[in-house]
Amino acid sequence: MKSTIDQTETLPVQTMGMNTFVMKCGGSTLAALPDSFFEDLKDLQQKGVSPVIVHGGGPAISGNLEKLGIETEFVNGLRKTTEDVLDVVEMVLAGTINKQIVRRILSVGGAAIGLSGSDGGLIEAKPVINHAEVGWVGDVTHVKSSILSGVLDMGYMPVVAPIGVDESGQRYNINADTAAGAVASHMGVNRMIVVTDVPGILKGTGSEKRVLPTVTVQEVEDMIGTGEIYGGMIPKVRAAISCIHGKVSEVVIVDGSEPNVLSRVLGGEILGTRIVRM
Ligand SMILES: Nc1ncnc2c1ncn2[C@@H]1O[C@H](COP(=O)(O)OP(=O)(O)O)[C@@H](O)[C@H]1O
Ligand SMILES: CC(=O)N[C@@H](CCC(=O)OP(=O)(O)O)C(=O)O
Repeated sequence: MKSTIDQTETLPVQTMGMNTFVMKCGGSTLAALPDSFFEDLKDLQQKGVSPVIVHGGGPAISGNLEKLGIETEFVNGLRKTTEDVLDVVEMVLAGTINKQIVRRILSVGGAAIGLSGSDGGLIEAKPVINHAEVGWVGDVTHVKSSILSGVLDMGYMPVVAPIGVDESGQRYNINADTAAGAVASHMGVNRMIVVTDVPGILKGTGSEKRVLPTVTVQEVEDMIGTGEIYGGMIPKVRAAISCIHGKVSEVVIVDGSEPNVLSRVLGGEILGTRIVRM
């Protein structure tokens, strides 16, 4: 039987204008983002730049699970997701956090529409290979980028919660970095900006610690191998690596508390870490 999910999507990958970029915003930094961050987004929108936002919310999910007495555990950076956990993940990501971001954009005069990745079958997913171990965690198989370009055409920035769905209607918990990388690849944007709680990829120890301004895919792989990149940075760089093999030419990892960080990166300032092909 033909999938109902891909009936409306004929183009596998779109190529967006240079003015469209994907921004992934991590749960590590969301609560601390100042109004000026959202004003920067609004200013970009009013200048004709089109941000597509994909957000996380890991700490808020963990906090809610704890309140409910549901145990949570991560396997290689992915949350073990039972049906009970999935209920909380969807409620927090597609409900609380998604709507908070939309309201913060609206409150500074921007225009945003919140979407769960399951709305309209936007993010199509399948179980990850170690499904037996981690439960309902998804890998992205397709993104209906026409939904996102439709929202942009209406003059709104899409704000996407990383929930996936398959043709049977099963929901999936998708790591937000993975979801953002897949959105960037399928939309064919030039650039993805990953906003987090560190100033970029750090190398060295103690007072020798410094931000790497540019790293190649090979250098990132080496740093994972040596353990210099670990924990929550691993899905970020893995998502970066997989999307810069397509149309995306660079992924920039920056600190959300840096003033006007988005417009400065888009303006060409050397800020954070740029992951480039070679
Ligand atoms: N080489 C590295 N440079 C910077 N941060 C790193 C590095 N390796 C691991 N990290 C960790 O990655 C974290 C960011 O990932 P995470 O906490 O998942 O953020 P987010 O919620 O924004 O996705 C940092 O706070 C830091 O602890
Ligand atoms: C499968 C998986 O681990 N999903 C993540 C989704 C949220 C996320 O990725 O949020 P951050 O960007 O804040 O880390 C989770 O359940 O925490």
